[in-house]
This record gives sequence, structure tokens and C-alpha cells, in this order.
Amino acid sequence: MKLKLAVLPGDGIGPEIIDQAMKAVKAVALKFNHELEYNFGLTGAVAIDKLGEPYPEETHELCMQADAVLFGAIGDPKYDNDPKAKVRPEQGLLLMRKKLGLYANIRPVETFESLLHKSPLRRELVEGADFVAIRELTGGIYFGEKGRKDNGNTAFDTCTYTRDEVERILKLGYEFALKRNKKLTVVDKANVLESSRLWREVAQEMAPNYPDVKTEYMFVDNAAMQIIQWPKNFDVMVTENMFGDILTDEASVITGSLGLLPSASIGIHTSVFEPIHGSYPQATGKNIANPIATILSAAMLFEYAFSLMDEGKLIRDAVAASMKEQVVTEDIAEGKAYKTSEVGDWIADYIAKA
Ligand SMILES: NC(=O)c1ccc[n+]([C@@H]2O[C@H](COP(=O)([O-])OP(=O)(O)OC[C@H]3O[C@@H](n4cnc5c(N)ncnc54)[C@H](O)[C@@H]3O)[C@@H](O)[C@H]2O)c1
Ligand SMILES: CC(C)[C@H](C(=O)O)[C@@H](O)C(=O)O
Ligand SMILES: [Mg+2]
Repeated sequence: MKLKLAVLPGDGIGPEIIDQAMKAVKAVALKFNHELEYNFGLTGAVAIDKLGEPYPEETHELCMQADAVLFGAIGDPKYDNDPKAKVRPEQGLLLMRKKLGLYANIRPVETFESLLHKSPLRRELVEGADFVAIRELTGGIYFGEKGRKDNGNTAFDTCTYTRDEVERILKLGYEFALKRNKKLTVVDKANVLESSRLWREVAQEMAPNYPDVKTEYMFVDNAAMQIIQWPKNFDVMVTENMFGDILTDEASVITGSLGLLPSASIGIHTSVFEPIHGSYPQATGKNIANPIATILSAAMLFEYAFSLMDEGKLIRDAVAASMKEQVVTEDIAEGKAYKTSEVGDWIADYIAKA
């Protein structure tokens, strides 16, 4: 099969982790006789430096022409610490999401048997925890009207959702729940927010159409607590943009490291596969960042973009084996910590020899 990818490494550790994911992608493509074509594009702070904007038109064209996009991370402290900067790397990510129509961000939260002891939560709480958070990605407060008034002394961001946006993401949530353990938890703040009340209203209308799925409603503050207290309560969680952003970073703690959680951003024009973490600037160039979130994002790319399940599984097997053999980076190492590139080489080698 011909696989045409756009690869956007981005900033900070982005290029290092993308290198490792591409080693796995190439090894799998070779093993299964796929014809792989990939082109690199600029995004984030590097794109601002070179082209003056964080998601240049040529990068967008590259994504539009690709079957799938592999994305590293964007962000740079020089912008994080300058609230007055007009052009920011994050705008590139948001523009990409909007222009590619990436309305659903699928964030699976799975534990690894060999890493259970790395979770700050007790073993009996995390063992077997396995849920999928579905984050709405092109609406809500991220994209609502925002601005300043009163000579800049008052600022506002507006959370807006349309019925269509809510229906679209809930439908996806139900489809996931039907394929899994048939439980959908709709997370909102309907006791306070009008936008959340629309979410709950739409969910209540849709629920009878899915009689095999148990629909549960949970306020986001309670959900933040329950994710940590009893993660096994969740099967599929669906929520709006910002709640999903926050809850999934929190959920990564269950697994032992933020460097382990992959994601698929499902789009209208194409889909993007990306770790949930950021550019981890403190680790840039040190070859210490965990590449697993990005390598697992590559597994999701094979599965979601091409329905190549065996290819995805081989990557997952290689990742599980690296953990079992303790070939892991410092964030999850017990004894010896391996470098980012060593983990990537080990996983690619495992795939080649499988
Ligand atoms: N999708 C994205 O591109 C994305 C996501 C989140 C943050 N950001 C950007 O990244 C920059 C840094 O943000 P931040 O520090 O809040 O979040 P971050 O996710 O980059 O890092 C937070 C912490 O998580 C851990 N971590 C993250 N990735 C890791 C990895 N691969 N291996 C091991 N540990 C890892 C580290 O302890 C790190 O200090 C900011 O500019 C932010 O806007 C980008
Ligand atoms: C960098 C930022 C815009 C982004 C978000 O908030 O969506 C990030 O945190 C993520 O989770 O991909
Ligand atoms: Mg985030």
C-alpha cells in the first residue's frame, strides 16, 4: 500500500521524538512491503523564525496532500514568557486543527503491566485501567470570541458550541463506546455553564438512540477527582476542548509519565497523530525525552488512517517489549536510563527482527 505522510517535528524535543517514531514507521513499512513517502513541514516557533508564521500555507498544503500527518510538538519559552507576543507557536497548532477540521482528539489512557510501580497511585487502582478520552478539538473557549477592553485592562475568552459540533463529537463517543465496554461518560459543567447545558441537552436527546450504552453525566471537577480515585470507572469519556486538555494531562499520571500518551486528531480533510505532551523545552537536545507517546501515535496512524491493524500491533508489541526489558528513558527508568535515540533504535530493531 502507498503511504503518504506529512511529518511536522515542530519545536523543542519535537525533532528528537519524531526521529524515533519515523524509525518505527520505516521499519514497519519495510516489514509489510508498504511504499512510504514522507515530506517534512515547518510548524511552531521554527516556522515563525524561518517564515514569519507558525502554520505556513506550504505546510498546510503538505498536510492536505498527505494521507496522514505525524506531529511532534510546538512551543518555546521565549513565547511562553512573553504574554504580549502577537505571533505564537500555539496559534499554528490551533490553525492547523481548524483548517484540517480536526474535530476529535482521541486520547487512549492505558497502563503497562511492567510500569505499574511507576504510577504514584496504588497498584490496585491502576492495574487494568483502560479508557479513552475523546476531546472536542475545534470549538469551545479556544476558538470563541476573545479580546481586551477597558484600555486592555479587561480580557475575555468566550466558550461557544453549536448543536452540530456537540452532536458530532457525542456520536463519535457513542461509536467508541459501542466497540468497547458500552459506557459513555459525558463530562461537563452543566451546573454553571450554558455551553455545558447544551452539551447535556444534546446528550440526553441522543442517549435513547444508543440503548446498549450506559450514558453517565459527570461534572468536570468531580471527573478530575474520579480519574485519580478510581480510573477503572471510565470506559469512554467525551468532553469539550479545554476540559479534555486538562483531564488528559492529569490522566497521564495514572500510566507513570506524560511521555507515554499518544493521540489521534480525527479530521475532515486528513488526520493528525501526535503525543499529548508539549515541546518539553528543558529536555531539548539532551536526548532524554520519552519517545513512546510519539511512537504509539505512529501505531494509531497505521490503525486509524490506514486500517492497518497488524502494523499498529507490531509497534505496540515492540513498545511493550522495550518496557518489559527496561529499555526506557529516565522518566520511567528504575535503574539504567536509556537515551531517546537508544529506545527508538531498540524498538525499530525489534520490529525489523519480528
Ligand atoms: N501539542 C503540543 O504541541 C503541545 C502540548 C502541550 C504544551 N505545548 C507547549 O510546550 C511548551 C512546554 O509546555 P509545558 O512544559 O507546560 O508542557 P510539556 O508537556 O512540554 O511538559 C510538561 C512536563 O511533562 C514532562 N514531559 C513532557 N513530555 C515528556 C516526554 N516526552 N518525556 C518525558 N517527560 C515529558 C516533563 O516533566 C515536562 O516538564 C509550551 O510552549 C506549551 O505551549 C505544546
Ligand atoms: C499547546 C496547546 C495549544 C495544546 C492545547 O491546549 O490543545 C496542547 O496543550 C495540547 O494538548 O495539544
Ligand atoms: Mg495539552
